[in-house]
Amino acid sequence: MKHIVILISGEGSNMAAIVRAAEQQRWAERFGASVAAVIANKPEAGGLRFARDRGIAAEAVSHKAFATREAFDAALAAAVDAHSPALVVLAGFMRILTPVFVRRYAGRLLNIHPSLLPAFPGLDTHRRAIEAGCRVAGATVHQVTVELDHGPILDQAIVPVLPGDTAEGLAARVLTQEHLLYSRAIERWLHEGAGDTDSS
Ligand SMILES: Nc1nc2c(c(=O)[nH]1)N[C@@H](CN(C=O)c1ccc(C(=O)N[C@@H](CCC(=O)O)C(=O)O)cc1)CN2
Ligand SMILES: NCC(=O)N[C@@H]1O[C@H](COP(=O)([O-])[O-])[C@@H](O)[C@H]1O
Repeated sequence: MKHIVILISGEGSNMAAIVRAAEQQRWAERFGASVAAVIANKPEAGGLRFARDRGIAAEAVSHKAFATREAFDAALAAAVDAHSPALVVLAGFMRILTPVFVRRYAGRLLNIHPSLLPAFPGLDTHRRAIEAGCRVAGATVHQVTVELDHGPILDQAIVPVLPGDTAEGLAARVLTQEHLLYSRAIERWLHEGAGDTDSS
């Protein structure tokens, strides 16, 4: 079975959409893949309860418990590796990862970013897009590289910016599309065989 490990920091709505897609689209039967674990850098992350309620391994590795970013990433990698991942999925994960971590999972580490990269890397993307006068916004699924929000793009979703849009309103509209985009991108990644390293 190809194990998918999902990293979150908060509510994990993208994680939940992926878990539902894996069930509804029969990823286990079609691709030999399943969501093996959900790991959060915040113990209070609401997504942990969602995962536990679905019988998915769920744990927190708090970044605040470590003196350095490198020490946190080493502990995070140990928690991830306990599930022998074929794919590591960042879903609302809000920590910049060190080169050692990124290189460990190179080619099997994905992220969803709430803008149309390369526009607006980093944080606060919707406010920036509105302030820039953008007519469209959206989300990007990309491979994670050492350089932040810069890796090869797998897929994107375009969302109109409406007159009078607030950052919160635009974020909600984009998030709805993220849920469809991420599951579609992961399914294509699995179908194209990039997850062929059997991790059973
Ligand atoms: N090395 C990489 N790490 C991460 C990437 C990446 O492409 N390369 N993607 C991000 C996800 N992300 C945007 O999509 C992102 C997440 C977090 C931050 C950030 O500035 N984090 C701060 C803390 C912010 C907070 O806790 O609220 C930090 O880490 O100091 C920017 C972009 C995931 N990691
Ligand atoms: N830079 C990373 C980033 O901003 N990720 C964003 O966090 C939001 C909450 O996700 P969630 O509901 O899946 O937790 C999502 O919009 C996601 O794109």
